[in-house]
Formats: sequence, structure tokens, C-alpha cells
Amino acid sequence: MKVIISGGGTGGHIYPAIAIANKIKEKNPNSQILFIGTEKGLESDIVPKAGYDIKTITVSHLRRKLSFHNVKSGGMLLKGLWQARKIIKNFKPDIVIGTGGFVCGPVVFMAAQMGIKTMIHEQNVFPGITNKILGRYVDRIAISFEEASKYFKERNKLIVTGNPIRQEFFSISTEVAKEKYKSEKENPLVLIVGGSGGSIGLNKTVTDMMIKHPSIDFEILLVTGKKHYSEVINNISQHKHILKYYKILAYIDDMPYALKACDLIICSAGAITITEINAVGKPSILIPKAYTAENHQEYNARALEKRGAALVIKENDLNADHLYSSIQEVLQNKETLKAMEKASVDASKKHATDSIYLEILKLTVDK
Ligand SMILES: CC(=O)N[C@H]1[C@@H](OP(=O)(O)OP(=O)(O)OC[C@H]2O[C@@H](n3ccc(=O)[nH]c3=O)[C@H](O)[C@@H]2O)O[C@H](CO)[C@@H](O)[C@@H]1O
Repeated sequence: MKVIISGGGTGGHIYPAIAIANKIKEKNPNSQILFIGTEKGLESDIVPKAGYDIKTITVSHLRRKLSFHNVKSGGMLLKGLWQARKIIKNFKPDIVIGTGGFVCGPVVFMAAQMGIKTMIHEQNVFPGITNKILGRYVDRIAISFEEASKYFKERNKLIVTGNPIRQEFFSISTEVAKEKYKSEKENPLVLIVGGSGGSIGLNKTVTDMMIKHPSIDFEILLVTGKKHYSEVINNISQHKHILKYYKILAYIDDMPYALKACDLIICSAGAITITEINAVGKPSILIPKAYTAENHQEYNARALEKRGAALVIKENDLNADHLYSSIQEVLQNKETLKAMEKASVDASKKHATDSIYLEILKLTVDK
């Protein structure tokens, strides 16, 4: 089987693509898989590390108002379509799969025009603009939440699969994970991460908390996002002694281990991170990013809060004292902690990758 997978920009579109690719390889070791992304997107770093080939094309997003940027974007879109066509023609895939982000627009659209089987996967309750448009042209629309179905007119193409995540989230043991990310004093480990790109607001709040509470009875691992790392390090340069309790990293490549090792995770409310949190059954404090399309992160976060698996803090209410007291509230009350862990496990959907693989088989066998 020959498969092209395209999705990019942020980890939330790339890691599901890798999870799908890994499943195809597991079931079908002779399959050939090619990724298409952009050079600027995180995919050009993450995909080769996961062991897959990637080709890049040029894309840009269209803005709602007519502007010079829009004219330029239109030109880039045409270029991207042409580049996508060339790659697809040479590779001759049996199926092309899009997992969201602007890059999969020209790739999946072009594949559909060339008569190749196509499928998209949407991670969120509120679909992204690219997927909403592509829904008209593809053969199958895999969604993660039943609620997303109302945003697609093409009812007969829909299938609810859940979010595909890397197999390691289900398979690695807590002992092995803790060996990698163990806390020096056996204190509880709190992982803080603002999605694949990091969060300026969350980084600032944690930095303020570090300075206000330099010695704590838990340990913090703050993942700043690659773009923001040096700023965070500069901001605490006068307070280096606090690094005894606070570790700071720019990015984590082995997130399954870090998530499995921690006792509590504080993060933005991207759909893939949430799926991963549930897979490892951890309690969380979710801080939805306020500017996301249709405010979809708050919706993700509230769904988990309703189940009792998470506390939610809105970005506007976030400050060092609030964050510190919320961490204490969860960690110091063992019953709360246990109840949140159980609710998190109960929210987990384990079969998304298998369901997507089945759909791929159906589409390619029908060919
Ligand atoms: C700002 C924004 O619009 N973000 C969206 C985006 O990106 P975003 O990348 O922020 O989304 P997610 O939080 O869902 O996923 C992040 C992914 O990156 C991984 N990771 C993160 C940090 C790190 O150091 N190492 C690492 O491996 C996580 O394990 C996860 O697999 O796509 C998601 C899925 O469509 C959406 O729900 C998010 O709302």
C-alpha cells in the first residue's frame, strides 16, 4: 500500500498523522508512506525523527479581507497545488490522508481532483477551516467527536473514530517513564506545557510563580515551546537557585514518557494533548488558549472538567497565586487526585487508530 499523509503547522496535526502512519506500518510492513508538509512547520523536524520521509510544498493561509497578503497567498496556493500534483504523480499513492493544518488543503484537494481516494481526520469539536472546505471533495471524513458532525454537510462520508495518538501512550510502564523523568526528591512531578508551540501567558505565570515560591514540595517541569525558551531563561536569570525545584526545557520529543511519569499535568487544551492525558489517566489543570478558532480549546477543556478529570482556569483568570493554589488543591487532596485519575482513564478512547486503519483498508480495497 502506498500512502501520502499531509498535516502540519502544529503538533496537534502532526502527531495524529504519525500515529496513523505507525499503524499502517505495523499492519502492513511493506507499505510505503510519504509525508507532505511545509519547511517552516514543526513537521519538517518531527516527521524525519519519527522515521518517515517528508517532501515540502509552499502554502499560506487566505485572510478574510482582500489585501496584498491575500493576493500573495493566492499565488502561493497555486504554486502549492502545482507542487502537490507533481509529488502525487511521482509517488502514485493508493490513498491520500489529511490531518489538518493549511498544508493538507492543496495536497488533499489535488489528490481528489486526480481521482485518488482521500480521507481527512478532524481532531476537534469545531473543525478547522481547511477540513471544512476539504469535506466537500474527499471520500471519507473521520471525526473525533460526535458533535463535530453538524459542521459537515456531507453526512454520508462521516465516521466517528476518536483521536489517533502514538501507541507508546498505552504501552510504556510508569516505572520506565519515571526512570527517565524522575523527581530528585521523590516529590510529585508537575508537567507544564502550552501545546506544541508553548504558551507565552502560561510561561510568564509559571515564571512569576517560581519567583514568588522558590521552594516548593513538588517539582515542576516547564516545557516552554522552542520559540520562547531563551526568553524564559532570561527572565529567571537572577533567580537561578530555583532551578532546584523547577526544570525548564524547550521541547520534549518523548512526551509519552514525560506524561506517564508526571503526577499532574498543567497545559493548554489542544485535542491531542487531552487525548494523551486520558490515555495515561492523569489529572490535569487545563488552561484553554483564548484566541483559538471558535474558542474550541475551552470546549475541549470543559468536556473534561464536566467528567471530573480536570480543573479549568481561563487565561484571563490565570496568575501565579491562582496557579499555585490550584496545584496544591489537587496534589494535597489524595482523594481528589484519585477521583480525577479515574475520571481521566474513563474518558479514554483507545481504538481510534484501528478505526482509521479500517477505513483506509475499506477505501483502498474498494478501489
Ligand atoms: C493553538 C492551537 O490552535 N492549537 C491547536 C493545535 O495544536 P497544538 O499542537 O497546540 O495541539 P495539541 O495540544 O492537541 O497537541 C500537541 C502535540 O504536541 C506534542 N508535544 C507538545 C509539546 C512538546 O514539547 N512535545 C510534544 O511532543 C503533544 O504530546 C501533542 O501530541 O491542534 C490541535 C488539534 O487539532 C488543536 O486542538 C489545538 O487547539
